[in-house]
Amino acid sequence: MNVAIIGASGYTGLELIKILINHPKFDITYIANSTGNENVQDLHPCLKNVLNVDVQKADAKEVSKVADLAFLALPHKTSMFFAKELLDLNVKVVDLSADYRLELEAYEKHYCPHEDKEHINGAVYGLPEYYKESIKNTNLVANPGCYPTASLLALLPFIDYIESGSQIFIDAKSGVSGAGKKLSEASHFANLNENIHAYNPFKHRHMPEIEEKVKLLKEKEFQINFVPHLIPVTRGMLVSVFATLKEDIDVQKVLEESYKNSKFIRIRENVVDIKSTAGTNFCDIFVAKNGKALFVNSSIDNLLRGASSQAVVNANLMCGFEEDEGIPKIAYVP
Ligand SMILES: NC(=O)C1=CN([C@@H]2O[C@H](COP(=O)(O)OP(=O)(O)OC[C@H]3O[C@@H](n4cnc5c(N)ncnc54)[C@H](OP(=O)(O)O)[C@@H]3O)[C@@H](O)[C@H]2O)C=CC1
Ligand SMILES: CC(=O)N[C@@H](CCC(=O)OP(=O)(O)O)C(=O)O
Repeated sequence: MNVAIIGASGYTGLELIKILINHPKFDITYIANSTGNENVQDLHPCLKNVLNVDVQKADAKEVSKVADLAFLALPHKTSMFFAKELLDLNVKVVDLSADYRLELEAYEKHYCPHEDKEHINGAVYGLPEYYKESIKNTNLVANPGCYPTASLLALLPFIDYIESGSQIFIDAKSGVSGAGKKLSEASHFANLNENIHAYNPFKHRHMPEIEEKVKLLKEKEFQINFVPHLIPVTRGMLVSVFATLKEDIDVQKVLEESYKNSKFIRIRENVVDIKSTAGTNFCDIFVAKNGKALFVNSSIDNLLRGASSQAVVNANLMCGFEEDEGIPKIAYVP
């Protein structure tokens, strides 16, 4: 199956290249950014003696000549312009941006006017543990954000057991690669090193994404109180969910039952950490309770489970392959 990577010069674009170079069923036939006219080794020197291909200036018609599926590792708002063209040219799309994740009204409230209203209703949310059959039967997957991935995988098994109308709190911590390759005050070493801080408390655009998926999947509405933090590491994401149970239940059994067939969920006996998932598509989850107080702890690699490896799992399913074909499983430990 021939695939294209548009946005190859970014962090998730490089992660896609690393996975797809070794994938048994996918061949990279097109790599692009916004300018082209250079070799991929100029964009990513780590690929010298590994991959020697020219980077194109992204063009949907050219993609349709050489690829069956395209990964869009582009900023929001940019993605939907390419997705619209590619879908009309019968190219399957896995979009890593937020452009197709939300229902139209929510998207336009939190982002901008949508430029591809024709396709947004046909998009499938790319969280395989909950949408696997729909992913297999669509041409457009909206890959979840990293925070929503780690938060929803921790929270969803317990939604039916949480007190109606009670508050749910999510404390999330992300490495700085979550912000992408662009330089910013927040990602400046002197500000980031030996430091940690919250940002956009109760205002982050991932809060509606988490709330919407809880409502769509569980037909229940909860106010999600989401507070992200930036931590002084390159990659990694740790999420802590706090909620109130209706009654004292066997939380370990609920978690094990929810994910008994999930290849990329590891239920841990102790609290989770970010090094054990870095470099892999795994989501590690730990749960504890104190009477009716619930604590669920999850860890992912924001660039992999939070983006690129989850995107390739979705592409595997869209193309009829085993979900774990060519997917990284060995952590960068120590
Ligand atoms: N970083 C993370 O942990 C996660 C990121 N995401 C999402 O994935 C997407 C990519 O993220 P990330 O890799 O971090 O972002 P980066 O900012 O690192 O990379 C974005 C890429 O998009 C390319 N690009 C921008 N505009 C165009 C254009 N018009 N035509 C072609 N290429 C273009 C840029 O290439 P150039 O400038 O060279 O032209 C750059 O390579 C974003 O939507 C992000 O929100 C989702 C989950 C996790
Ligand atoms: C550390 C950091 O800045 N993280 C990004 C999340 C990036 C991401 O995964 O979300 P999208 O795909 O929705 O952009 C942020 O908080 O906006």
